[in-house]
Amino acid sequence: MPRVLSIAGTDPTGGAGTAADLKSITAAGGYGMSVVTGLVAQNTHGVRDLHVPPVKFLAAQLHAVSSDVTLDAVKTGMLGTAEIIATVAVWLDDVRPPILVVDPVMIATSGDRLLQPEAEQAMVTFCRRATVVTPNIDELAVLTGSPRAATEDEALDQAARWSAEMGVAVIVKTGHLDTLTVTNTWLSPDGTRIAVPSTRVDTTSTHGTGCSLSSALATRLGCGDTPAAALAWATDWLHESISHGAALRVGSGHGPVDHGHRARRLAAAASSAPWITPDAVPHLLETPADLGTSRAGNDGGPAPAVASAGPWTAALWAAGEETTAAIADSDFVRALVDGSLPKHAFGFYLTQDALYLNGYARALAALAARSTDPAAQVYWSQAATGALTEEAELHRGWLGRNSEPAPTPAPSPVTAAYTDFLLATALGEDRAVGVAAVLPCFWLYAQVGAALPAVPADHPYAAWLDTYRDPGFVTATEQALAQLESEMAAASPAVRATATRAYLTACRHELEFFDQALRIEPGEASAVQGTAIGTTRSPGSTSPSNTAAAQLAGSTR
Ligand SMILES: Nc1ncnc2c1ncn2[C@@H]1O[C@H](COP(=O)(O)OP(=O)(O)O)[C@@H](O)[C@H]1O
Ligand SMILES: Cc1ncc(COP(=O)(O)O)c(N)n1
Repeated sequence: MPRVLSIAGTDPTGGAGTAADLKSITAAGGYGMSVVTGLVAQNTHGVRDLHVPPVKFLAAQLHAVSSDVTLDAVKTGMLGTAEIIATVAVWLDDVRPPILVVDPVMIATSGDRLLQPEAEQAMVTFCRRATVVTPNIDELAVLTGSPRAATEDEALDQAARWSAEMGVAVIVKTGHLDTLTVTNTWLSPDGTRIAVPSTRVDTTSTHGTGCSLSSALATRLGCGDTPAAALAWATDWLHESISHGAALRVGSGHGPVDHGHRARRLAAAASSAPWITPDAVPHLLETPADLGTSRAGNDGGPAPAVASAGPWTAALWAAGEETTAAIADSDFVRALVDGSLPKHAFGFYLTQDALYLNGYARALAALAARSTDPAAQVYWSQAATGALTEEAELHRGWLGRNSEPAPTPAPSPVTAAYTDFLLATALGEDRAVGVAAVLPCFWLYAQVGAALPAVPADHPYAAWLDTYRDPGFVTATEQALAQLESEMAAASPAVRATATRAYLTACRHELEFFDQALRIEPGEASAVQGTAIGTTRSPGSTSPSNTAAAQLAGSTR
């Protein structure tokens, strides 16, 4: 765990400065420490007063830390005066931490000065010590002695010249430009560039974003991440933090970001609480009404996009509607739709989808083997074939864009749990239970597809979103629903109860399957898939759909 020191000013509302730094270092996986340069009476509206203790006291703080603690990374924020800059510089030249991220804080979001104008030149010289400098667009202009860049290209030109001249890496951040995409580009003095784009969040909760980015970056670099991995991690985490900042309801000006959102999301995902409580489904189901869901899905919850096939499937929909709503509302679906889903997460999702389809095909084939009704035999066999065709299509069209032979990808715990559950249920339980288990993949997927808005052609996932819109998939889902309706009607009350549990369990597996892509780190994702993933299909691939049943449509209509 890297030991990371922030040298910065304070913000009593906790959004910027030392408070933001410590929260960010913790979030990024480091042990955070804090040396205070100045006390700032500020809130989400702006700075009211500033108190700078004598630099002798600053030096005392710095030495108290470095005489006791080995530092793996240091980040500097508000330095305020030329005297402070000189004091920190002397200390740095003595201690020489392996990583130094300099956020050359000059003017707050509110427009208040946090660096005396006469200290600007001292800040420029100070930057020579940095591993990387993280100016915003206005600070870049001051550092490089140029007019404020109006475009990303202008900012990149300014930074490239400055980086080569100074011999330090610099990150160009386009947060302050009027662009739809906010890109963080790491420029090295040798001219190499690493660009990490993210979608712009429409929010006023951007207080302390610069502090947070630089602290997270210092921490990830201190962990040993490459610049590319560290920047990807920090940008991605900050995007989530900014997206959920407004919900904190802190202050009425430029509010802070939610530094802890990712950690809370991951902690919730790691809960081992059972998905289905013992009293959720009665042991015997004589009638659909015994499920206690007589409202049949039209009582506030989302109505099914593909209508239920009768009273049993209507009652099941109502029983599972909380999970169905959670999928529609999931961060994964939202990020896929607004285009902010990181590429590594999308690639991971596709790889797992291909693995899933293979397991799903085997479960469908098991249902075919266990069916005696000729129409059901044909239906499940074709569904199995459809899933295998889709798996092949994923490999050929989406996953096969790299000419390097890819190592066999490994199923994630979530994918393995889902496919193992489907196979065990389809093979080992009554047939009705197996049919109930495979239904959510049809029904909930169709539900997501029906709710998708139209996206512009230049949307990063436009081609993939199109795969959800296949009308044939609706037909296949209707047939799966008809199968389950008749299986439930014919089953015993005890088997119906087991089938209901299987349906609810599979609904929950669907939610986990979608959400798992947001639980993978960029480095972990590439280790799993070992191949470059396209966001568009390769030429030569024709099928527009990704799921088992979509292929089925053509053959069953
Ligand atoms: N509206 C936004 N949407 C998405 N990301 C943002 C937004 N505003 C800031 N960021 C992220 O925060 C980082 C720092 O923001 P920026 O405004 O450039 O810095 P500063 O706080 O130093 O002025 C950006 O590089 C970007 O990653
Ligand atoms: C102590 C301190 N350091 C840095 C900032 C800049 O943060 P922002 O530009 O997001 O207001 C700030 N407001 N206060």
